[in-house]
Amino acid sequence: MKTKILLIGGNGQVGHALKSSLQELGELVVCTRAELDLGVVGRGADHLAHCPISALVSSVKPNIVVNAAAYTAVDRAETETELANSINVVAPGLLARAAHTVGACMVHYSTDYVYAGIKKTPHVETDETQPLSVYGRTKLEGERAVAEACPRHLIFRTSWVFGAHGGNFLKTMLKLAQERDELRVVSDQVGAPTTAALIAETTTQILGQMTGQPADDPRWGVYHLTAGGETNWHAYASYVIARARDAGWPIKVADHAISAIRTKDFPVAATRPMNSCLDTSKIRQAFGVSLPDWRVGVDEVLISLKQGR
Ligand SMILES: NC(=O)C1=CN([C@@H]2O[C@H](COP(=O)(O)OP(=O)(O)OC[C@H]3O[C@@H](n4cnc5c(N)ncnc54)[C@H](OP(=O)(O)O)[C@@H]3O)[C@@H](O)[C@H]2O)C=CC1
Ligand SMILES: Cc1cn([C@H]2C[C@H](O)[C@@H](COP(=O)(O)OP(=O)(O)O[C@H]3O[C@@H](C)C(=O)[C@@H](O)[C@H]3O)O2)c(=O)[nH]c1=O
Ligand SMILES: [Mg+2]
Repeated sequence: MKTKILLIGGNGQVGHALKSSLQELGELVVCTRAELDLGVVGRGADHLAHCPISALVSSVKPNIVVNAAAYTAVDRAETETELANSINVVAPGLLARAAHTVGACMVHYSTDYVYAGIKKTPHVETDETQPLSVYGRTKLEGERAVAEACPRHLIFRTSWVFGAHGGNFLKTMLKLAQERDELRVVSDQVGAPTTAALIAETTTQILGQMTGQPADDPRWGVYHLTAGGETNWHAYASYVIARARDAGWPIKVADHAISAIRTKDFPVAATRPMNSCLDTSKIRQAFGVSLPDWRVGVDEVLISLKQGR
């Protein structure tokens, strides 16, 4: 039987990358916000008989459901709590239930923001979770909803996602570096910037190993999936800007004018973890995937951005 994959959230950073990589597994059906608004279905969740999510999944009858949709506006989530909850908790739970009903496995993504980030070393999957923000809390509750409804699940906690497609910190820094003489960037939050392409390719590689596996395969579960190495937002921005300047971008800001500041000097609505580093031993050992250094991803994305101009 041919593998059929239903991808939800096909226009996001990770969703866009998945559209190319998931093709190699079989027939791909892509769903975007235009076909299914997860903010709306989330609110009407108790009328399961008329649930558009279960209607979609039972008509497509996929072997794999991949959910790349999410509410990712971290600061706005502090006030748009209900919408974040619909998209990040209720909708993934309904999708997982529908996936399980048709016998599909489910892939879902989560975040470093499920941790408080007070630990001094990289987090492992079994560490205590303690989200500091509404976004982080909804992502953690979404993980639980998926795991409960669909035993054959893979939940990938990733961090600091970027790519040529969509909005992200790298693109914000590139824009500001061309417009301003000075930048101020926090240097006391550490983590690993991870490309959407690495997430999509690793997901595809792992699905190749897991799609037909029964529910009692111990490899279903939660994994950290980030690029190798670690940095902080200031060092990351500085690397991006230096590489872009070398590649001929019209950078205005001088290196010495990119100031390292402390979190408390950059006031925002949502609290971020100080330590966002995720240990990736579990995923590398279980599936033999390799996760190159984050700088490799920056170099690749700068090249594709330059080509696209
Ligand atoms: N971005 C990051 O830095 C990180 C992301 N993650 C997680 O990775 C996953 C992918 O994130 P990423 O690709 O960066 O996210 P994006 O914000 O780039 O994309 C999210 C997608 O969700 C869709 N979406 C949002 N609201 C709705 C809605 N009401 N109905 C239907 N679709 C909706 C968006 O649609 P539209 O295109 O129409 O807006 C968009 O395509 C998410 O689970 C996220 O939590 C984890 C760690 C870091
Ligand atoms: C724009 C800007 C941000 N910052 C800081 C704010 C913040 O601490 C840090 C990153 O800012 P952002 O708002 O881009 O990052 P943020 O939206 O918090 O990114 C997060 O998104 C969600 C979806 C995730 O799951 C996380 O893994 C993470 O990638 O940089 C500066 O210091 N200077 C600046 O000029
Ligand atoms: Mg953001």
